[in-house]
Amino acid sequence: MPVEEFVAGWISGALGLVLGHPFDTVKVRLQTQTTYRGIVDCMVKIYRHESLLGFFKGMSFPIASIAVVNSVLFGVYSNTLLVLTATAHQERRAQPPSYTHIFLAGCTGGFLQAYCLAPFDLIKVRLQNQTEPMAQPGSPPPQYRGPVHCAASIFREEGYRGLFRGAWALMLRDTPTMGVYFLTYEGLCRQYTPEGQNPSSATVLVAGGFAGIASWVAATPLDVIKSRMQMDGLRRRVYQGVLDCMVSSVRQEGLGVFFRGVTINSARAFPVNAVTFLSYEYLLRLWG
Ligand SMILES: CN(C)C(=N)NCCC[C@H](N)C(=O)O
Repeated sequence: MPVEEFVAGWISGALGLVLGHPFDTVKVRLQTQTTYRGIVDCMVKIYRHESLLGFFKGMSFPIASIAVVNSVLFGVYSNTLLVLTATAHQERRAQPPSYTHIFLAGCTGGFLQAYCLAPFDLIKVRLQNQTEPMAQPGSPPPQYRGPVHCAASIFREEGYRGLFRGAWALMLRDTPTMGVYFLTYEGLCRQYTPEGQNPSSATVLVAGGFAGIASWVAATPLDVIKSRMQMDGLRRRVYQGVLDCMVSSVRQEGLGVFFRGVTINSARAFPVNAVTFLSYEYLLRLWG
């Protein structure tokens, strides 16, 4: 099994993650708390109460976990294509796989990465939702002192299954939308690249950016539900399951609830995924 795709996926994911984390914190707050009037209000409040560091809450764990998560996504995607089409990464420009195969490989990568991502994403969301300023002498400590403390507390209070809270919604979010992700990327690259050649850096940046936006627009409704399920159970359980969370969210906040955070998600998605795909392609060509 070729391993370069796993390593390239890890490095490119880490670069994208650092760039996108501040946007991600604003998105999670907007989706799960009702105290903010919009993106700007949320940013100003985070900056005032928690300083610049507030935007980077919960980032250390995803950085560590991206090694697993992104390498699984890109590695499984590429190796599924290898199984489906019998072509390795280097041969795919000359013998392009069909869009159906690309979509199926993307869905497979998304499904498996969701399983690895679930506990890490839960911890990230719980930490991002702590609004206390970081480590101020004399002020009461936040509920979770850091990622390890957060994981240990969830495990102690909610058991092993507690670490997978929201995992169903995450899988439903990621399986089809990762298909959309790779489909958009490949489609745009082919559109703007002469047959048989490698796409230029500009094409990769634009195709990667739009792949990120397309997949996140499609993913936002289930992203909202996923974040709510992950925050559920902190004090008492509110939702019976994914469907119940959807129904009660719509009842209380209308259909617009499914698009909470879509603007910030898209603004984050473009640079993050442009950089992710550019570094991924670059590394594979370097090693190829
Ligand atoms: C849930 N969806 C739609 C996605 N994860 N889409 C792919 C983007 C992956 C990238 N690491 C990012 O965080 O934007």
